[in-house]
Amino acid sequence: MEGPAKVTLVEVGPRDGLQNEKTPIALEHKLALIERLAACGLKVIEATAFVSPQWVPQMADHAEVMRALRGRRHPGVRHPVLVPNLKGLEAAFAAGVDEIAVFGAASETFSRKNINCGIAEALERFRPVVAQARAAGVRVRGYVSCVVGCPYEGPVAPEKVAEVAAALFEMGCEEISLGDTIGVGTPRQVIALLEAVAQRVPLERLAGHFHDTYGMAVANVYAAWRFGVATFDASVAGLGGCPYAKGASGNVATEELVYLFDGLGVETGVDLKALVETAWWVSGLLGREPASRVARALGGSCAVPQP
Ligand SMILES: CC(C)(COP(=O)([O-])OP(=O)([O-])OC[C@H]1O[C@@H](n2cnc3c(N)ncnc32)[C@H](O)[C@@H]1OP(=O)([O-])[O-])[C@@H](O)C(=O)NCCC(=O)NCCSC(=O)C[C@@](C)(O)CC(=O)[O-]
Repeated sequence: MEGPAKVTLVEVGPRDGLQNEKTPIALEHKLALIERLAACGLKVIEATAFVSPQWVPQMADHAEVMRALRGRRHPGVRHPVLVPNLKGLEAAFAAGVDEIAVFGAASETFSRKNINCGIAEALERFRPVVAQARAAGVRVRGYVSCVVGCPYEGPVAPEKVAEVAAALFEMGCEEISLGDTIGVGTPRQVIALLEAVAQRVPLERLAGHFHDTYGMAVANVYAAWRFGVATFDASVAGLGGCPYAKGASGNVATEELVYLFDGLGVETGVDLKALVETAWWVSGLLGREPASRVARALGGSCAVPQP
């Protein structure tokens, strides 16, 4: 086999997917989505973000989401949540989270637009967050955004990404997710990126997080998988986008990755049919068809409501 025989899919739909939606999603629907995703076989489902409700109102119910999930956890399923600072960590602890993710960027301007501070200051903010989480036995993931390009600064050098990824890894993040936030990357750039980052962070600790703005996300996942990456973030129905990255489209759809890996004979543990049903179900809630071609090709029994 050209790449790892088994991959982990990190479902980010309930967070990355819903954070940018104009229609507010009811708490019960968020919980139903998470339950459905767990029933599909996904073992890591990012649930929400402990960020400021002034900045991202769609995640304002973070504590309610986590409290409700505590009572109905699927065995073996982890629910990371985004945490930008100590205030967020305190709230996340109070809600009983089992995993957090800090989120930095390789672009100075994007960092300021997204979390209101530059890269160096962000890393200093994350340091006590990571230390306190680890001391409490909470696993920490680290994101690096804009790993290929930035909506404000243009191309981003792989070495800059490697520097930020290494800083997060050295402070205690167990996994580093490399985010092509605006989906501009192509396989050649992804390989150059991985070559640079893998010199500073072990390959088995890296994850790929690709948005599909230019339709390159599946190709980028395939390239990264062949390079040896075994963890990929994805969003059911291709939901998603960062509110602070104008023009960026959704994440690569989880069902597209399951279709890809099923075809390659690579184990994901995810039931494609159930996932496609979920893609149609959540898209129905949002009043549209799934963005993913796999979901549209396979169809779903949950019809999109007519206007
Ligand atoms: C980081 C801050 C909070 C700084 O925002 P700030 O305004 O600089 O914060 P501050 O410390 O000056 O505090 C201002 C107010 O916010 C409150 N506050 C402060 N912290 C929190 C908190 N944690 N939770 C709730 N409230 C908070 C704080 O209490 C205060 O409230 P006030 O006294 O005015 O009433 C803000 O910029 C923020 O919340 N940003 C989040 C932006 C975001 O969530 N972006 C999307 C996620 S990143 C992404 O999507 C990319 C990714 C990960 O998917 C990968 C990829 O694709 O690249």
